[in-house]
Amino acid sequence: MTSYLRSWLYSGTSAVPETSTPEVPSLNRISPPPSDDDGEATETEQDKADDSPPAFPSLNSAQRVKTQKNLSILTDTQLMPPPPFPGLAVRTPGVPSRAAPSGPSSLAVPPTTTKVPAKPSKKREKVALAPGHSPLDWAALKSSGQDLRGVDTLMRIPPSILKQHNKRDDAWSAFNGKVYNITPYLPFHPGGEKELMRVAGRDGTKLFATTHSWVNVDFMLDQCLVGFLIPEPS
Ligand code: HEM
Repeated sequence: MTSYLRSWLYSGTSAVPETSTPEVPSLNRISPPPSDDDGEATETEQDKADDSPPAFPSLNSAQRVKTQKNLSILTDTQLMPPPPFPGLAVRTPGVPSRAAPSGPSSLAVPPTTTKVPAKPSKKREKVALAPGHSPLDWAALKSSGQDLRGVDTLMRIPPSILKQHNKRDDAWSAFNGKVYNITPYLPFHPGGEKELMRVAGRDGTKLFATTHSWVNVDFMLDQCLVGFLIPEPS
């Protein structure tokens, strides 16, 4: 078989003597030129074991060689932006910058924005009413017929008497000339007991008006009426 191939390949080539062993082209030679790596077999095995994506650009590409030549690690100084204009860097809030020229073309922050912002105002927490103390529950209690006044008859009440009813379990307050027993309403007040207790034992008309003038106190506390505020007798 080999001799047949030889005679077929070299037939008509008189330069090659019959006796000399002609060079048989190996598979390696007629295959595409091998890569610079060690061997094809090893590379195939590595490919099978390694699931990482192929390198791009390929390892021996001209593009990669070119990039690597120019590649250098940037220092912090190179990475950081240039320092700001000194006039802006040293400025103090509320004080216009002296280094930067003041005028329409200036790069300085306008004085209106250099003011120190005011502290955020304290926001009042929403009061969580205990279960069974909603406005509807209050309406139900009012119409239940239960005694919410704590007195037998309506009275004329001077400020000195009103003053004596300033405890949590005995709190009276005057609104628009009428004196109410606010004790039963305390746990129902949407603004909280603490706020309502501020007017216990005194005339709360002013504070009530500044807080929620839209609330109809006469209707809300009609069942708690104990009397009418009169001037202190001399
Ligand atoms: C006995 C008299 C009072 C009655 C009947 C009453 C009634 C009410 C009612 C119905 C509301 C709800 C208003 C709404 O949602 O629009 C409310 C809210 C409030 N009340 Fe009164 N109030 C009284 C006295 C006072 C007093 C003397 C203060 C003291 C500052 C006060 C402080 C507040 C506050 C801060 C709220 C707002 C609650 C919130 O929105 O979370 N109330 N009150």
